[in-house]
Formats: sequence, C-alpha cells, structure tokens
Amino acid sequence: MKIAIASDHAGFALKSHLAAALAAAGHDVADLGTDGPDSVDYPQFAEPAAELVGRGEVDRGVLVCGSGNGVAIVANKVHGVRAVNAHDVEEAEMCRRHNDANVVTLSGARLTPDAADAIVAAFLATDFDGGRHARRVNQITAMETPA
Ligand SMILES: O=C(CO)[C@H](O)[C@H](O)[C@H](O)COP(=O)(O)O
Repeated sequence: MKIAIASDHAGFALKSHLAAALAAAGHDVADLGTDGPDSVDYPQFAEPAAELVGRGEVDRGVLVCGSGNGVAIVANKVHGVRAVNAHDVEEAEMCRRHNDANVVTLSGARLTPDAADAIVAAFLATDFDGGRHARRVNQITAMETPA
C-alpha cells in the first residue's frame, strides 16, 4: 500500500518508528517530515501529506502530533480526506468500517510504539462496510467544495 506519513516535532519519534515499521512491512512510504525534533508547525507537514491522499496519489495517510488533534484538523480541511484521531484499535477499525477514513492521526505524546503499530495495522487492514455507511459518507463528500 502507498502511505504518506508526516508529523511535527511532538510526533517525530513515533512517526520515525512507524515509517520504518511500515517500510519493513513492505509498504511504499512517503515520509514528508518533519525530519528532527526541532519545533515546527504541524500544518506545514500535515497538509502536504493529506493532499497526497486527497489527490489519490497514495492510498492512506498517517499523521502524528502531540495529541493527534492538530494534524486531524488540518487533514480534514483537504478535499477528499476523512481523518480520524484513533486512540485504540477499535477506533481504527470503526473509522474504516463506518467512515471510510483515509487518514489516521495519532498522539505522539500518549501512544507507545507498540500501541501505534497495532492501531495503524488495524487502520490499513480494515475494509469499509459500505451499505448505509456509504450513503452517509456520500453526504459528507457532497458537503465539500469542488476540488
Ligand atoms: O496540535 C497539537 C495539539 O492538538 C499538537 O499536539 C502539537 O504537537 C502541539 O500543539 C505542539 O505544541 P508545542 O508546545 O509547540 O510542542
């Protein structure tokens, strides 16, 4: 799977771990930074990664900041993106099954690498249920201004 990944400084350590783990698992990972622990502004990194998802140039996005909230807010401004801040495996599964989420956001401050690995694995492996959920996702898409 093609995956865009990005973080700010507060997500840098977890993002680095996830980028390496996803590449080792055979995914095609586009790491859009940040590239170190120095303080940066999360919109500068989350937006380009989310744009790749919105344009269909990658299959999914993984974004990390201190809480997972800032990058989720940014990603959800991008046309075609449905981003969810997942705190556990069940949330990751449900955001795929019911919301067809294409970006998962994570807390670099609260998640262990093992917990994040499990969340991302569930996010990548879980299919959209469709059916009544497709009707609702279509209503969300209809709210977006044209690209
Ligand atoms: O956007 C956030 C909060 O929703 C992220 O957690 C950021 O990483 C955080 O705001 C960064 O804060 P810092 O004090 O500049 O490290």
